[in-house]
Amino acid sequence: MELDFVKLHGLGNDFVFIDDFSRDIELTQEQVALLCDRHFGIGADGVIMVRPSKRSECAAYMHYINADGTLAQMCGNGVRCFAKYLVDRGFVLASDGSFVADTLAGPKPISFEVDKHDKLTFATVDMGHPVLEPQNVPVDLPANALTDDETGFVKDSAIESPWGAFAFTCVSMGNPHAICFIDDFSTLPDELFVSASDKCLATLDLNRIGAYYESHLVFPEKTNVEFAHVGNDAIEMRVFERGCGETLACGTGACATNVAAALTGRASRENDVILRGGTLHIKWDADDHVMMTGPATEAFQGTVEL
Ligand SMILES: N[C@H](CCC[C@H](N)C(=O)O)C(=O)O
Repeated sequence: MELDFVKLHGLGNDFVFIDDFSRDIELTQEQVALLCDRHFGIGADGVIMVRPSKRSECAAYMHYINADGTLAQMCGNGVRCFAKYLVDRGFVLASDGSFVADTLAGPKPISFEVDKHDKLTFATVDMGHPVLEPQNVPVDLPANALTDDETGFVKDSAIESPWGAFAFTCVSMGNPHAICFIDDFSTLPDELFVSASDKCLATLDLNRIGAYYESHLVFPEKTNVEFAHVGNDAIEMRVFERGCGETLACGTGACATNVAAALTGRASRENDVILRGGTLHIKWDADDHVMMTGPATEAFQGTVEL
């Protein structure tokens, strides 16, 4: 099967886009893994199929598949790239300035800016409400493990690992996220850093600890894992994504981390979130909507034989 594709990224979190408006393509997990393979394929964190939406208010439906072939409910960087894909090709009029994207996590209103050539540069996505009830994240922790008795949310709750217990706050943005804030890096064991003499977020051995918690038994649907540090005027984070491994950025992860920082009293409800690939601006507004603003970039187009 010959497939035309377009490669786009949001702060280096990159995706293979396939126009599936009229072909009803079903890719196998192996085909998705091959497309995402950075040596034998195109190379990406995931595949996004652009399909018609059954909802009249939505311009199109974004079907997001992780690099390992597993389906995910939502993709924040991906939906900004989805907006760019539609606006730059005229499926959505640049003059409209906004539209609604359909996703497995429901409709997501998007407003966007274009350059003088009517190409999308930035988008603001209404990512909807964060979900905090443990059973809906989902995360299975016994009540006595929860540090916040009133709400019963998983807030700075200890989850064991071979390197000690790390305190996680669990938030769903349609997909599960487990966020660990490291307030003092010196308290962590040397073996968790690629350089014990320089213990910081950048030297944390995320591939080891992230993989452990991604598949931890307390997460029945696995989870995206974030490690973050709240500085004077921004939140720094890295992410080990469910079904992908470490990515340079994660939109839903940045939203979940912003919510977790506010929930645990480490930050206000509006922050710049600094990721390895760049910065997203996140606001958890008074109506309990999380608004995410960031860029979307088209890298190249091509044709692939599957
Ligand atoms: N990179 C995506 C998140 C993908 C989440 C996926 N890995 C999952 O299984 O939930 C983002 O920008 O939100």
